Amino acid sequence: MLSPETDAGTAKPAAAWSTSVGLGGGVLRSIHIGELPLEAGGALPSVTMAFECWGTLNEAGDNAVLIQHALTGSTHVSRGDSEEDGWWEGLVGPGEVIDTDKFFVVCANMLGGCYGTTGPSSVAADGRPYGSRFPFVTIRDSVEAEARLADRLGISSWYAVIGGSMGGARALEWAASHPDRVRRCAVVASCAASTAEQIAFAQAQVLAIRQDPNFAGGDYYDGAPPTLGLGLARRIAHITYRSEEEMGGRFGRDAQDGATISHGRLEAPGDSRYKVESYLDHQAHKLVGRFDANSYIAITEALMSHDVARGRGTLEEALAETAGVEFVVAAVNSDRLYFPAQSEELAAALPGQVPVARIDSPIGHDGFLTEVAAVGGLLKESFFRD
Ligand SMILES: CC(=O)SCCNC(=O)CCNC(=O)[C@H](O)C(C)(C)COP(=O)(O)OP(=O)(O)OC[C@H]1O[C@@H](n2cnc3c(N)ncnc32)[C@H](O)[C@@H]1OP(=O)(O)O
Ligand SMILES: N[C@@H](CCO)C(=O)O
Repeated sequence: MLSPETDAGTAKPAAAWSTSVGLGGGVLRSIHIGELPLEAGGALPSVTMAFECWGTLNEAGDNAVLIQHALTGSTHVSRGDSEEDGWWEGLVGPGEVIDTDKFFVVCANMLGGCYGTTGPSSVAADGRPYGSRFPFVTIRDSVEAEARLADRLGISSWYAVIGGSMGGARALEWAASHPDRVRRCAVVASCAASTAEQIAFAQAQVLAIRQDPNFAGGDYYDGAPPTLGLGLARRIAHITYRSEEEMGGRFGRDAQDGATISHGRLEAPGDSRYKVESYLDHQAHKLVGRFDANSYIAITEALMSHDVARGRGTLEEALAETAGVEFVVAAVNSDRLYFPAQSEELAAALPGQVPVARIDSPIGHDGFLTEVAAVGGLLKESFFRD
């Protein structure tokens, strides 16, 4: 355990943290936030929040920026002193758009995740992983856990909370739940509430995992994990993350690995595949190697439940308290999972009716991750003007 005073690079957390090496080689910090009551009832008895941070928190505790990761993202937004690029590399750092000479930047792992924050693979009080005993958690629960983390770090209010996709849902929920603690909020490629179609795509993914024979009701940690189900879930998801145009242009009907297309069908020796099949197999393989299936379910179900207006009246009523928050709402023009119309709906319901910025990308939903320069340009024009 390092005392905050001896841990260079940040300042004045009210609680000590422990450190370990995170994904990508970054310094992953962990703080216990105690018991967390849950929106759906019950509580998680002992929650640890894991995060990476860059820059230094000022004395007033008001120069902090929270960046929220997407579904399978990690805390590794930026390379910093580590060995691997972050998922928004170039946005955060000395002299970058979010200048760490001025701002203290935090990215926390979502509640239920598998990158350090308490989730289904964490060890429960009896010394065994939670597995099937991990409770249903919501986006709102994660935000409450993040608010506790902010308290422990001495962050009175965020200069900005920024996120894409599920990260955008968490950013929006922060503004609605704690409007007095969020001065600026960027919601990118996201929405006010998950739609029927988003829930439907998610259900197919969750069922793919649950029906894997290795799933064992979620208690698979002492056996083989449900890799086939998780891989299938990633394939379904990844198709929704990319556009038809991108897949067509990139792969067409081409065959992978020397197979031939004859009379319009694949005629191949052995296990040859269409190129797009090979690509999806690769995406599945990559995720299976870095993600826990129970966490995938927990976070997916949290996102299915996302509805910023739940229990708060109409969408306009739910957002009324955010009048003092400066918003950026942005959509990827080719997004067929979080349609730009959903960003329009959200923006129209915000007090002050914010215009929707467009990220021009042929890629589809994942454009919020691949078009880093466009996201950076938007943030520079809005929240981070010199
Ligand atoms: C280990 C970690 O970094 S985890 C934490 C970071 N992850 C996150 O934050 C999650 C969000 N990130 C993502 O979802 C992705 O990284 C994205 C959207 C940003 C980019 O997606 P990518 O998969 O890198 O890009 P893309 O769609 O171009 O795929 C490239 C990969 O497909 C492979 N590929 C391309 N065509 C084919 C094919 N025909 N057959 C097989 N593989 C193929 C490439 O070799 C490349 O493999 P690699 O990633 O192992 O080098
Ligand atoms: N590719 C991203 C998209 C989710 O919005 C992820 O895996 O987190």
